[in-house]
Amino acid sequence: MTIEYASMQVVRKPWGKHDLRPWNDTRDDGAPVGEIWFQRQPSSAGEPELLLKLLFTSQPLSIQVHPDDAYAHTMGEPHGKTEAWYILAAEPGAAVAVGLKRELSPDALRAAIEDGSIADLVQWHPVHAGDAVFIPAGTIHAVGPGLVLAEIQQRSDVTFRLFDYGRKRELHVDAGVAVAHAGPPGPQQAPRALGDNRTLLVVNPYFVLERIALPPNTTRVLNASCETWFLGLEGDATLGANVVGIGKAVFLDHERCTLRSGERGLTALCAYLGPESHRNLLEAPDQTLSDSTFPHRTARRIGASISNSDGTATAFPRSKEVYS
Ligand SMILES: O=P(O)(O)OC[C@H]1O[C@](O)(CO)[C@@H](O)[C@@H]1O
Repeated sequence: MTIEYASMQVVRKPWGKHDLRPWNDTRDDGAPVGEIWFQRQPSSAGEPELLLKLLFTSQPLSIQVHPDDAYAHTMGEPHGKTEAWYILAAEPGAAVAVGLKRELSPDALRAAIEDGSIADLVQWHPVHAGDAVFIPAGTIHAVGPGLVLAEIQQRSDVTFRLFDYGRKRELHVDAGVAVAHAGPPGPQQAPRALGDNRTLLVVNPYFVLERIALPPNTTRVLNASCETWFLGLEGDATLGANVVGIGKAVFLDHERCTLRSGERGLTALCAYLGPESHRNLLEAPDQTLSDSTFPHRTARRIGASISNSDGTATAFPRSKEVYS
């Protein structure tokens, strides 16, 4: 049984931003921050299968594609990279690209990469806060400027860049052409209400992504029967002994604990292993839970320390930094 605050790893990117507020208060050191990776505490055993990130864009990401499991295995990688995005903030006109406008042969795709026309061949779609976008491995995609999004993905850092808008980073054309389904994408999944507090956003063999919305001062029981990531978006809540506010994430595994929203209610994302949504993810409070599972009376806000489920405090780790 595991419940712990996620630590945060800062990843600097040329397309990132300097001011990440209100999602994160990482200080600007001159190089823009593109991503915040939520990780298990360094002392924790085991690496989760899913990776939760925040992305901050001031320029477009590369036009890119990710391998599926089969191709990843040929590279000695354990997982492919199917991913989904949830838009947290979008400047007017901000857009993401999913798939191509028309089917291209491998040779035509290669030619479009070489002459840059791929930038006009991808299908750009305007997005707004609250939209979810599913990107199965093999889909050519990109993220435009002016966005903050949460990404849940198979744990992989393999990106084949096809086009990078003149930036000097490495491209991976051969591998990208080999794994790309170079054509129009499949249909996106429509959000579906699962009772009063849950909306199913994306479901696939690898992960399920849900939005959870609780009115103020509402108590539920969260049944995290497998690896589960919980990310605060608006308002706040206590989850077990942990206070979850905007941009803060908790990792759970085989854990059943109390979720209680604060005075402003709570909107959160919850992502867990696929292939299907869990019917009993959120339940009405169970009277058999002891008082110690209602720690909202004593829980503290995340700041310089982490409140552990046993009530002790641990110094909050400094963010690790990566440049790529
Ligand atoms: O190669 P770029 O442009 O830095 O983009 C890589 C990023 O794009 C994403 O795949 C999102 O599409 C991230 O998971 C990844 O870190």
